[in-house]
Amino acid sequence: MTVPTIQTAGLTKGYGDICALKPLDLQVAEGEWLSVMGHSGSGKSTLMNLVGGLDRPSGGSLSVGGQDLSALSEDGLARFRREFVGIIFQQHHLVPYLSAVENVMLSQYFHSVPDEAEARLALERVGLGHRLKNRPGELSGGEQQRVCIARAIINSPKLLLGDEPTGNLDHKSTVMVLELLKELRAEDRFTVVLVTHNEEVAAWGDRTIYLDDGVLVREERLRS
Ligand SMILES: Nc1ncnc2c1ncn2[C@@H]1O[C@H](COP(=O)(O)OP(=O)(O)OP(=O)(O)O)[C@@H](O)[C@H]1O
Repeated sequence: MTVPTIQTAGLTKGYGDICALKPLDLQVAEGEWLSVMGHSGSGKSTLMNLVGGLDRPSGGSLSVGGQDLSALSEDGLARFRREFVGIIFQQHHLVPYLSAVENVMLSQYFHSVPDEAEARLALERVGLGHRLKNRPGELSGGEQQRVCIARAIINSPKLLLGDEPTGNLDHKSTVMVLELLKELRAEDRFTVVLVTHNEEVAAWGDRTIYLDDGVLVREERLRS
């Protein structure tokens, strides 16, 4: 049996009086695609932020890629995010006055050294080789999200996180983005954790977990 990429035991997160995540035991296998569903405020983003090293647990244990995240210093956590994690959000957060290739190079700057050839290659992989010099405002919503995917995979992450990555897209662009993620995962073998409100989007995963008021209340395996 392979070692799980994500392993939590009694993981909790509180914000003041609010208990956003109640003791959670979860294992996500290497290369698995986990969908996370639940009502607004159920703790989905909280869980994603914890496994991505964007926030720290209040209690319990959390190991990602064999690293105990609660034991890492701020620098260690920043390194973990840089080297291990790629993130795609609902809002694309692209810099409006930079071209697609410059936006990807900007993210390279934050984790290593900008390399235009590498940035071009990442954009070619997401089918945007012909839109390298266009600015976000000149791209469709689906194309902007593909730039974000190029940006997220540029450091060859082992874990790809998506917080409603298709939330702003129409059905056709949603399918294109999910198809692309599926292809990239088949090639690069990263683990996916994708937060969504949409059952159809969740169904692209291997397993769905349902959160309710910070508690994992149900889980459904769709494929092994
Ligand atoms: N930084 C924060 N400070 C205080 N409370 C927070 C913070 N982040 C989240 N919460 C609270 O924690 C709970 C869980 O929030 P979370 O964002 O994880 O829910 P969610 O399931 O992702 O919701 P949505 O689908 O609306 O994005 C909510 O009650 C929220 O108000």
